[in-house]
Amino acid sequence: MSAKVIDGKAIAETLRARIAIEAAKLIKDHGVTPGLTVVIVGDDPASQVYVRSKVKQTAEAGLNSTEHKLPADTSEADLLALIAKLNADPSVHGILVQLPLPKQIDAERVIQAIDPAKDVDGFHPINVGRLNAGLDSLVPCTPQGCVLLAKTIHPDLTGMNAVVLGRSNIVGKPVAALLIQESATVTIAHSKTRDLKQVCRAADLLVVAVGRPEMVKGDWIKPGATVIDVGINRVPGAEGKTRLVGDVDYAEAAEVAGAITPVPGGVGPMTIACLLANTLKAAALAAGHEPPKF
Ligand SMILES: NC(=O)C1=CN([C@@H]2O[C@H](COP(=O)(O)OP(=O)(O)OC[C@H]3O[C@@H](n4cnc5c(N)ncnc54)[C@H](OP(=O)(O)O)[C@@H]3O)[C@@H](O)[C@H]2O)C=CC1
Ligand SMILES: Nc1nc(=O)c2c([nH]1)NC[C@@H]1CN(c3ccc(C(=O)N[C@@H](CCC(=O)O)C(=O)O)cc3)C=[N+]21
Repeated sequence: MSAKVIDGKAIAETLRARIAIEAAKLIKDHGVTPGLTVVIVGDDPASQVYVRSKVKQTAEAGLNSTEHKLPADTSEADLLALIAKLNADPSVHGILVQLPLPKQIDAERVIQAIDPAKDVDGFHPINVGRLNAGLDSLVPCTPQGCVLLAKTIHPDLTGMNAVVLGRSNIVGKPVAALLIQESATVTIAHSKTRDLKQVCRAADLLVVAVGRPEMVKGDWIKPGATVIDVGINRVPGAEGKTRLVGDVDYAEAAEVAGAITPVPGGVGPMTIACLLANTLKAAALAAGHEPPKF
């Protein structure tokens, strides 16, 4: 069997086009242009590439975007001062501080300093709590993208056996929270899980976010299952170049799964599209308007 490829790149493009329409409405009807600010500390080349594509896609959707590049040795106090300034700036509706941060900065303290209404990453404890309580919130982008992709195959996830491999605060846990919200039956697996392969094999929907290149093999997957691969791993490729692979062994998995997301071109592009959606939502709410639903 050969799995259906879930084209995250195309699905994200469609989503961005809808966001552009809604952003134009907000600008025309209410005079509000959604504004996203990305803060990046240090000069990690991978982060730079990623931030550049975020800034480009933000502009293409008609949103304002600004970027703050701070040196790698920036103090926590200086970063907190910048965040206080952005919190107070009415033209800034979304603030994203690129992670990971250099060692001298406590990421948790930085996340907690962001106004929850501008926390387009959905990492602030207020938004985490609201998501888990089933209240409206700004939802983390990558998990939102995972669920949107799963729903292109299964519009109704009710009662499905979903397994989330990984329990990080930025991916695994919020994916699980969203899937519970969708009435799936959710198992969260991690590095201490026993019989990991058997746990994964029970999944009708398998979401993998472990950060281990190609860890999930073909025989970990139930035939016909839907596989969402969140992993973004740069590994050595041909001729001294690097290539991007997921946390799932794609060649093997595609033989067994019913549907699968590729890397690149799967969850990654959806993350950025959902970031734009969150910025639009934050801007609409700040202006006292009903945010569009995507
Ligand atoms: N596409 C996108 O937009 C994004 C992609 N990513 C990618 O997703 C992946 C995961 O990211 P993130 O959640 O931040 O990673 P973390 O390293 O924070 O979390 C990894 C999780 O996987 C679990 N894990 C690690 N090794 C194993 C193992 N051998 N067996 C079982 N479980 C294991 C860990 O378990 P334990 O808790 O027990 O240690 C942990 O819960 C990475 O490849 C990252 O690059 C991340 C963010 C966005
Ligand atoms: N505060 C914060 N929020 C984040 O959401 C966040 C972060 N920090 N730090 C880093 C991770 C990683 N991440 C990605 C998003 C998109 C792609 C993406 O678009 N990837 C393309 C390929 C890109 C390439 O070729 O390198 C794809 O998968 O097709 C990748 C990775 C968001 N993250």
